[in-house]
Amino acid sequence: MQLKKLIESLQPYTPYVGEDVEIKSIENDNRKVTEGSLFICIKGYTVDGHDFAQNAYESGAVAVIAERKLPLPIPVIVVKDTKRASSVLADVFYQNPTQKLKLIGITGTNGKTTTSHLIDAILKEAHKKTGIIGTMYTKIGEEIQETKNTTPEAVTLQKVFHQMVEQKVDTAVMEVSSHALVEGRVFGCDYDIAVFTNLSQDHLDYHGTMEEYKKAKGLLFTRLGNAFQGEKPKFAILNKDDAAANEYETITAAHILTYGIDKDADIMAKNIKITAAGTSFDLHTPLGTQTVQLKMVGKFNVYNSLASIGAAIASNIPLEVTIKALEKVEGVAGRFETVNAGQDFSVIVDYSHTPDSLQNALQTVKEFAENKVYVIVGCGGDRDKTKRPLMAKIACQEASYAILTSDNPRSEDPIAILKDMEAGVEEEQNYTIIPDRKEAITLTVNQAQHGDVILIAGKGHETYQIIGSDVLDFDDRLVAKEAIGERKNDTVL
Ligand SMILES: CC(=O)N[C@H]1[C@@H](OP(=O)(O)OP(=O)(O)OC[C@H]2O[C@@H](n3ccc(=O)[nH]c3=O)[C@H](O)[C@@H]2O)O[C@H](CO)[C@@H](O)[C@@H]1O[C@H](C)C(=O)N[C@@H](C)C(=O)N[C@H](CCC(=O)O)C(=O)O
Ligand SMILES: Nc1ncnc2c1ncn2[C@@H]1O[C@H](COP(=O)(O)OP(=O)(O)OP(=O)(O)O)[C@@H](O)[C@H]1O
Repeated sequence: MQLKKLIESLQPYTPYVGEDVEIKSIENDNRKVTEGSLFICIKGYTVDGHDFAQNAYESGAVAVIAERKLPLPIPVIVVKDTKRASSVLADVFYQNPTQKLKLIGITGTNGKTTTSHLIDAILKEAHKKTGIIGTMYTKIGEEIQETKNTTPEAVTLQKVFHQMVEQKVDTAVMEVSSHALVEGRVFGCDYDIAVFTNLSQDHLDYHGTMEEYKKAKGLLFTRLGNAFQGEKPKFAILNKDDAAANEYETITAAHILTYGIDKDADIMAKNIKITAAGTSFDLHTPLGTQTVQLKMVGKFNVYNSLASIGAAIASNIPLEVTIKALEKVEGVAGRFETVNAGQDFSVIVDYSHTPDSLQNALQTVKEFAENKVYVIVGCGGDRDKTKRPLMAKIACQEASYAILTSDNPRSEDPIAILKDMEAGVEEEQNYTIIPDRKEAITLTVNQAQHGDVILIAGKGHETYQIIGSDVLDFDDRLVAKEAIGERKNDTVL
């Protein structure tokens, strides 16, 4: 594609009078630049991409997009915000891939990964080729690519959509983080369906206040545009039981489908029954009423199922196909995943790392625990500090015994993080601090008795622990299995 054509896509457009060159690729990382690349300089949190422009030129870049003039012998186009410009440029460079497939975006504090996998399962049951972009990975058909972010930055994102179009993906399902919405990573995306799961405290280190966090998530619904755009109807699927949905209802011009358990909604679950083996409920939808028997456990998974049913209805998928798919889903890795090594107590690994999700997970466990409930929980370093005391408070209030431990301390001192957590605990409560996560899991497993449940919260599917700048192998599920295998049941916590 020619540079001039690309630049014309930027608004407000200042006529480009420089040399026109052919752009063969578009990159924001100089290490990926090859002959004919357009290099976009992005000011990051750790380094400034402008510092790599000279190297990008030496590696073959034929033009640069920057926020200031740079002394290079190739065209340097100066824009106000290179991050936003990169979204538009990448969308245009890859020939608007999201207009060529159906795109479902899911936002909310909890449930994005689970809901996206449920929607994916439904679409597959309806014989559609799908793509997924989210916290666990990017998946095109059955091919997996690793990801660093829940929502990748724009250049990677549009490249992935382009690959999906080339591989004839019918529908892409993606998690849309509030960070991505604020930073404009998804500026070039044409959504057909936007799903809202819920809003509770998280990421205040980034957004500052809950009001700003709520506004950030709302951007997905304003991005939906009008109810009809060309041939495509646009839908917003909103959780009516969450107050934020009322605001999103007023800012979107799309068709609205609501779901819920408590408040009246288009799609509702009633008569919910939860056991250790699954969850059943009566489903009421505009397409009919039916009993659903999930293998997944917990009221929160009823919400995730309702959200996915909303997306399926908006995608014109017959209800029986949707229910058949949902009833088959065993679960999503690291989300309420059971570790079974023949023991007579339960061990559940769950990705609950927000106060709300921890509370939900513990309340679910309590529905079927026959004896004590232990929770092993920590809080990440270099992330929202305000949730630390809350996490410990909920752990101690809801569980019979809480073990506070490390969870990706990153650059922070694990003991300091645990002290922040401990501030939320009342003195007489039942808890102990074991900074080493492996030791915390092993000692709790040794302590457990028949009918107890151990909830290992926070890391879910993750297979690492970030300590300082080291990324060390660590998988709660494997550590728990090993501990069960070598169990000495004489420990007193
Ligand atoms: C705070 C934040 O959002 N950071 C993101 C950001 O990193 P950064 O600002 O540190 O980038 P940087 O390393 O300074 O680099 C700046 C620029 O220089 C370029 N560069 C850099 C080095 C080099 O040698 N050459 C070079 O060209 C980089 O490609 C980049 O364009 O850009 C990186 C590349 O896109 C992201 O991976 C990184 O996300 C980090 C991992 C992160 O933790 N982000 C969190 C806050 C986040 O976005 N989370 C949300 C939600 C998660 C949830 O829901 O729980 C998400 O969507 O993931
Ligand atoms: N609808 C829900 N409401 C509240 N809690 C939920 C819901 N769905 C899942 N959870 C809890 O949140 C945890 C994370 O779930 P999931 O990975 O689906 O959410 P997410 O929004 O993708 O999280 P993240 O943004 O951190 O990747 C689960 O392990 C479970 O404890």
